[in-house]
Amino acid sequence: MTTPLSHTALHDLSVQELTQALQTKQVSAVEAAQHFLQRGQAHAALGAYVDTNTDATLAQARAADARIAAGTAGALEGLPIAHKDIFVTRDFATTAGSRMLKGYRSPFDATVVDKLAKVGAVTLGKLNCDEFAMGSSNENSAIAPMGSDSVQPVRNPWNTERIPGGSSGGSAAVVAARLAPAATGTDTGGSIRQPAAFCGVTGIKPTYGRASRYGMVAFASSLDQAGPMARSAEDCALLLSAMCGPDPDRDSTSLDVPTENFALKLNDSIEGLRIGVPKEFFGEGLSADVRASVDAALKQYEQLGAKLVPITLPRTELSIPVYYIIAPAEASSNLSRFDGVKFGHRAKDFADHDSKFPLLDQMYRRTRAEGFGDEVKRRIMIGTYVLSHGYYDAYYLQAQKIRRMIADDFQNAFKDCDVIAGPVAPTVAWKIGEKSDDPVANYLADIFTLSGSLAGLPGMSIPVGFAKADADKGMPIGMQLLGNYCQEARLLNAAHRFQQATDYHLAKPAGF
Ligand SMILES: NC(=O)C[C@H](N)C(=O)O
Repeated sequence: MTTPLSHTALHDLSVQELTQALQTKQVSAVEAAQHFLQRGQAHAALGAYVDTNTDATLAQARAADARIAAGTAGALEGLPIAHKDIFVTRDFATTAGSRMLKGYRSPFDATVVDKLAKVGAVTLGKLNCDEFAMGSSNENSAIAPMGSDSVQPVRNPWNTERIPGGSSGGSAAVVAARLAPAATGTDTGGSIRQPAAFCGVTGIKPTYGRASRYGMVAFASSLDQAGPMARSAEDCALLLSAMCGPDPDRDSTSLDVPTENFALKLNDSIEGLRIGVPKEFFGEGLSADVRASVDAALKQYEQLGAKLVPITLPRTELSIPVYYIIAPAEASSNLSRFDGVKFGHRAKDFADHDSKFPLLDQMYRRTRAEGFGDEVKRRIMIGTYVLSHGYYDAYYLQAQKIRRMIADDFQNAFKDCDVIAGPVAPTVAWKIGEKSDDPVANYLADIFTLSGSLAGLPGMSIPVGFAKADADKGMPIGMQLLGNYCQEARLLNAAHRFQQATDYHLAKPAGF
């Protein structure tokens, strides 16, 4: 097959361009897959991939080429993508970043993986993440990345001394470093939006229930949502269209809303779009660089014809305690399945004849002590505590009530605006190790993403600039766009119009 595209250009193509090149046979799916697999290997030091399977990838690519040749190509036929290691996959190990699941093979593919495969996407491999998606820095993974014998953090392509964000850190890193044109992520309290912001890529968490959770290793089931991460809103729209849709038989919380072609409205005018700017998102603790870039982006929106409307989301601060009660409560329940009997790791030497516990209990205790990392144990303990008799009313029930009030605050705000805009995170990506001994510092960094998650709203992160201060120079900055339920098309439209007028999303980290 002749390949007019040079291979150096291949990884710079957008999803849209690469899909076009594949369909018009300028490049084959096998060539594209090989190219990205080689790049993954060449940049293994980023620590983003935790599993690859060249035979499986190339078999999928050959099947894609056959469908292109037969004229039966799907919408993303031959497009190489990578999946966060929280989605179960038949052809690749699934660990969710945990020792508990090390070496685990699922007998089936997650619905999201399956849906993307059905439109022709080819899986390059699995991407590192915080253990069970609990974290904001990707420092909580217990799995050694490909090409390394030891556990090490995923590195941010813009500065490899820095974290990529989390928990979908591997996903953001591969997209930024052009090791994959796009990747899947999941977002429970910001895990798509925050790493997207920290790595200068675009990500969208759809409305809770739009994408099926079937086959996503469960963390907090009332919050977990899947979404795409890519370089632009246009590319995210192409992926999201394939990922969403009702799945009533397998995910009872999936919304009965038909899937949409999210690319259709990308170019609509945003003249008159009312953008709500919550005053609580611009208070103390917001770095000057983030504030300046978000302010400049808002000005850009005004130039594009949008109107800025001051709004208030008065319970923003409460979203941290509320989330860090509800999410651990659900986690403590979800993670009870990891008992050494049904799934994953089982401790070898657990019998202690001096122990007061029965042998089966000893096995559970040892297995879970060995299998889970510190952050996961911390959350299981908090979750068990807040659900326990005597504390349930004081913590869990109160948190549920405030969660409803947070959702109501958004509905009040949406009376005056169409989308809400603000920072994704108070700062840019921090240095590896800087906050690793301080869980609360990590939790505080989620301040702007948690409320949208608790309300179940769709949210995006788009690149809007780079830090100028010496300490953080050159690190990407993201702006968050939040929409009302099922308004993903509107968010993507607003993001796309911004990206047509700016080039932050096109910037590429040096060395990639
Ligand atoms: N999973 C997420 O959405 C990330 C959030 N920082 C958490 O640790 O829960």
